[in-house]
Amino acid sequence: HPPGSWPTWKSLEQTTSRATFGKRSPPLEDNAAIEQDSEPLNSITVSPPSLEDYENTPKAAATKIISEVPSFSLSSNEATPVDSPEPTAPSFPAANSAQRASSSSASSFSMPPSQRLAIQSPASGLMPPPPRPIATSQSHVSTDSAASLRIPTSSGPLPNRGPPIHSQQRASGSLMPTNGLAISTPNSRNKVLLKPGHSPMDWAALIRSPSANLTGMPTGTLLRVPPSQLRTMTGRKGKPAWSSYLGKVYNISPYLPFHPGGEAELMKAAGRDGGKLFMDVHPWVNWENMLGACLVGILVGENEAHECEMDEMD
Ligand code: HEM
Repeated sequence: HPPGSWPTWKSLEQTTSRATFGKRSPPLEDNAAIEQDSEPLNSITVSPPSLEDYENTPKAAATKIISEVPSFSLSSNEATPVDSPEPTAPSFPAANSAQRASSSSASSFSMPPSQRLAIQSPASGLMPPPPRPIATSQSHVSTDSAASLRIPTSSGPLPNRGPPIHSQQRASGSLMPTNGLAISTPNSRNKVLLKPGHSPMDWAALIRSPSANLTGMPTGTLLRVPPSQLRTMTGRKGKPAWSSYLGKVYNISPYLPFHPGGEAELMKAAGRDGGKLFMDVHPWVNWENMLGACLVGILVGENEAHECEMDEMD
């Protein structure tokens, strides 16, 4: 084609044919190169390679056998490559650490060639990620940092988790698992099942009620109670049950069906001083708060026994 003119369709077709048969074709702009090709473009014949061609094709052959892959012996104590001249003593950084991989002296010390290649790849320029921790049953609690976050479950109850260890609530079963063990285990503190409407909450509501008369006496009346009188208030033979505590006398009759330890236990304190029994069982219980509304008087000597108005003593 003359310079500056478009190639004809036929020349383009020929050029494409030449490219199809494996020879690099000159760029289309290089029209001179195409025209200077002495071989007639239309006469190219292509025949499939014969068997002889295949046999004459030179075969690739290994010219050098690389035998640098380290070998290990499981039967001996040697953990280093057999042909490694380096000593086996441990060194820092560790053989598979990222520090060693990033250093130029990583060379060949006890690291398999495949691993060496992967770590030293210059493509990323990044350090390889640290090895994943091996998940074992104890690995999550074996480190000091993990131990600082661990919930102490073996050395006692958790703080602020429910009532005290000896509390009636803890022994009531409502917070205990309802498995056979919890049910069959006897309550070591002899807690009883209270009747409906006689829970501690019901008692708390009752003592706050202004209309409730829990002393069994006219409102505002306090008595001087001699020991002889206290002894007669046993809760039997139509008499109320009184008990003294720290010099004060209480009518414990209304509390009997509310007592978590049962009426029988509470009745042991009837007609006498209940301080020692009380403190032996549950010193954490606040008697005065719970039975304040049941106060009937003060315990006095036998010679001082007479009924009087006690308003001025409050
Ligand atoms: C008269 C005043 C008393 C009051 C206000 C009182 C109050 C209580 C309270 C609130 C509980 C539940 C304790 C808890 O949940 O931790 C309880 C339980 C109990 N009480 Fe009393 N009590 C009194 C006297 C007595 C006496 C004199 C005895 C024994 C002779 C006794 C024996 C028990 C027993 C065995 C339990 C069950 C175990 C327990 O839950 O701690 N109580 N009492």
